[in-house]
Amino acid sequence: MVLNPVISKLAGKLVVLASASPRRQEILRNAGLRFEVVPSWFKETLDKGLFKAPYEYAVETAKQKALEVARRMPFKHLKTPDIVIGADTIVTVNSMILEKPVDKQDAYRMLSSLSGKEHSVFTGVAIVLCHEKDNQEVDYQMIAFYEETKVKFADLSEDMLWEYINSGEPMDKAGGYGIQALGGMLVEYVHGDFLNVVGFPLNHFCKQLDIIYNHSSSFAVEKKGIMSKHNDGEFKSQNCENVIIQLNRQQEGEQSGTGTRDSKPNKQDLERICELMDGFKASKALFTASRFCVFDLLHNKPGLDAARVAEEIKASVKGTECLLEACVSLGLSRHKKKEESLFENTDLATSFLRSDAPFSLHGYIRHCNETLWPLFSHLESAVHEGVSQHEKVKRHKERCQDSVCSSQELKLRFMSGMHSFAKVTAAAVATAFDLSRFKTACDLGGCTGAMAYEFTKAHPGMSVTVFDLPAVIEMREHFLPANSDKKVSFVAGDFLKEDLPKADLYILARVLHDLTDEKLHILLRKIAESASPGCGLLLSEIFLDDDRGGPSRGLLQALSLSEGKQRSASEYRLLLERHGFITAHFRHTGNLLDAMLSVKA
Ligand SMILES: Cc1cn([C@@H]2O[C@H](COP(=O)(O)OP(=O)(O)OP(=O)(O)O)[C@@H](O)[C@H]2O)c(=O)[nH]c1=O
Repeated sequence: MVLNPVISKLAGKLVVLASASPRRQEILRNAGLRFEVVPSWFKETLDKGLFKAPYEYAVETAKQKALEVARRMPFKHLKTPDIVIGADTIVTVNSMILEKPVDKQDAYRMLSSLSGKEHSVFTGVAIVLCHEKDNQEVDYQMIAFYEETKVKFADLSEDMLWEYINSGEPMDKAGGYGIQALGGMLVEYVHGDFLNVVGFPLNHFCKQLDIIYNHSSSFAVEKKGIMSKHNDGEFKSQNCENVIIQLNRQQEGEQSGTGTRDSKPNKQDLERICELMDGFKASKALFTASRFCVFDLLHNKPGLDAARVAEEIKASVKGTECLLEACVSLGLSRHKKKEESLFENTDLATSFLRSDAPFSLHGYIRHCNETLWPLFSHLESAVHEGVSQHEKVKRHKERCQDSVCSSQELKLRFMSGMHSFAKVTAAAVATAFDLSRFKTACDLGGCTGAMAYEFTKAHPGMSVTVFDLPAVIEMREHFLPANSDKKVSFVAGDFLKEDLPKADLYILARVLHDLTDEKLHILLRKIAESASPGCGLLLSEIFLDDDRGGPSRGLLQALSLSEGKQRSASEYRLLLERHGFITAHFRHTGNLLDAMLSVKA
């Protein structure tokens, strides 16, 4: 006997679970479902930057997993399933998507980012209904949805973290934990469906089956009818609000108002284009609110109305009101509950936009506004001439500004941008690999030392020397107090001209992409001369895909046309090999920078 009558509707059908997860198999088996397991070969490599929200990434991955199996089976297994079920579970914290850790350090990075915090677990589920036609072609119909569960972790001590990691449990689980086993001990509370955390939202799944088989007259599950035109398996629409996705374009148009391809523009396509057209407006609204320190103000005095904010930031009430409302629409501010005219920060602003937040991007946002924005406003000239517009922008500023910033101020501003970016990325880079065998490191162009401090924190046996230009080293105390960690020291010098400090590991974070080929080779040659065999070189950059198709963050960065260029991991690997460094590991960290570890042969 099965409790849920919809599960019994599947009796006699060839149901396939496109998942290798033993937890998913167990959950569905316990529910009385009979199915075959055909793990998906789809690689979980979709560009996360392309998705507006994390759940969209999970839903799309689930769709691709299920679809890959649905398409493969008729050829490789010589049978067509009736239903293929795919799923993907992710953990999200601080706007980062955590999947399965690749090694212990990765698990450490994930679990320490969850310690003491509430996070969300999303499972995206895709159900593909396959209809074999008389001519043996197959029509596919897709239903996709997601479920969110909130989980709060207790504060985890280092000992606890490592004991848990060494148990081996984290390795095949999203976010690096299994709530159903030892990981349950780390959890303070769960809001929502527990099984969703374990890997499959059974209740929501049954509700969807109920809609498909019992309630939806419009939802054709027969072979004939609405699916007849669609045998390409190409799924255009994606409504992630737990809704059925219909593949029939005509019906899609009639039901959701999105229109057919020929008669009206597709809604999703239109939204995407608008997003691109308006992207600069959103950026500038963020920059302006940050420049006026609106997020600091709303953090210190939550619940101000537009007039009070205007008074505090010395701006017009009308302008401030427009800015605050735009910030609300962008998810940076919100209206206070039941008091529509009062504003407060969202969690996103609290985490990243306050100037004193541990992961504040305030300094980097100022750098974007004051340095990158003017460069991008000359993009036509940059593309036309193929050179950086720095000089043009500088001259323009000198002509237009009443007060020209001192070079000291400009340097401080630049350092503040680099410092804030490094603080957000440092932990991910520092924990990307097991670096325990390196006792001394040298962070070349390490600026304020933000990265170096994170390395000594993550690797207690390591000391780091930050090597940067004298002017930078002189000003570093504006950011981090001297002697805040005795294992970090600073040496002033020019890495293109002077001898480099001896170290077991050289760190190059966001340095190479900015150098001309000539300078890059000078630097790599100097590192190779200083490094003994077995020494490491940790490179951290945005690595382009091999086909240079993404990620767009890297390709957009290239548009500022500095002296350097953006490269793929393979291109960097070859460059390093020329200087005797053999690449051992490469990681997409899930943060703003990726990492590659090479070793001197
Ligand atoms: C948070 C959490 C996750 N998991 C497991 O994490 C994997 C996620 O990875 P996935 O990519 O969604 O699936 P997979 O295991 O690679 O399988 P596949 O469907 O073949 O991609 C799944 O296993 C889940 O159970 C647990 O067992 N317990 C938990 O508390």
